[in-house]
Amino acid sequence: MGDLLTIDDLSIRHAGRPLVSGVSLSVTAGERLGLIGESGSGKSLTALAAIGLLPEGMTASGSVRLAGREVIGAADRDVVGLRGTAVATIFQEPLTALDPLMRIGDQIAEVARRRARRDGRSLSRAGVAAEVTALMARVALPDPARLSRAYPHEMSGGQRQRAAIAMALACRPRLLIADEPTTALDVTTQAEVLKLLETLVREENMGLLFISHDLPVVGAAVDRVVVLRAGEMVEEGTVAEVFGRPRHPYTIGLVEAARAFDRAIGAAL
Ligand SMILES: Nc1ncnc2c1ncn2[C@@H]1O[C@H](COP(=O)(O)OP(=O)(O)OP(=O)(O)O)[C@@H](O)[C@H]1O
Repeated sequence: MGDLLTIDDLSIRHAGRPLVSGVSLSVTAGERLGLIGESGSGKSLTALAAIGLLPEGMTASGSVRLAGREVIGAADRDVVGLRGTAVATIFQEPLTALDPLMRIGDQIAEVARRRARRDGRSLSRAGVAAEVTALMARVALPDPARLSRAYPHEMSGGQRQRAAIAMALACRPRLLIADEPTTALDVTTQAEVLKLLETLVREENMGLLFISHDLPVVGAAVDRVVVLRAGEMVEEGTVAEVFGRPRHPYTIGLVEAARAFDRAIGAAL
């Protein structure tokens, strides 16, 4: 009841090759779910299937329900309306979401205007400006009046990711899908962006599907995790269960590798 996203027995194939097999998960309001696994394990494809944006030539079977609507087999025009309303996405590299030739404030304003139109709300020029300032403040971008006039290349990596998050929030989504959102950031900025996501999800009662190969990052960002290996689910549970008492040999290996890394860092400091 009330799932924002329900994936049931999802399989994805390309040129006869299975890439994802039998994945099932769900995200409800206020819930933060992590999807973890090594590179190539099918995390991003699962997320793309969730928003009906699989690459050309791939076929999906099973069921993906986004805001209660079936995505697999749906006409593109039916899914387009869900993207940017029911769900918004942020990616590892914020530059992919940002137009290099447009001031950041104008980009956030465009999303806010589009969302208002879809809701049938009329937004005056002053109303749009106020919403942009509020969104920039919400993601803790400093000096919104000045920074809203900046182009993406004039901002730091952390500021760009905050701007991309502000654009996602301008959609007023019920579900946020974040695919490796902190991987390109330095460790301090990474921690700040994770904290920001945690606060936003809690305060807006959004659902979060958080994708990462980095266990400590996932542990800090979510409540429950699903572990993928070679396109298959090998384990799921709360962070405490899966990281504290991993059962599958693959997860045991992942957790042990993360611990060994921590020990090496500790020894070096
Ligand atoms: N456009 C594509 N055409 C063919 N195969 C693809 C395509 N995109 C991904 N794959 C294959 O699908 C599998 C899953 O890829 P996916 O991008 O979901 O992995 P991932 O877990 O997100 O990895 P990473 O952490 O490196 O992003 C991989 O074997 C990959 O080679």
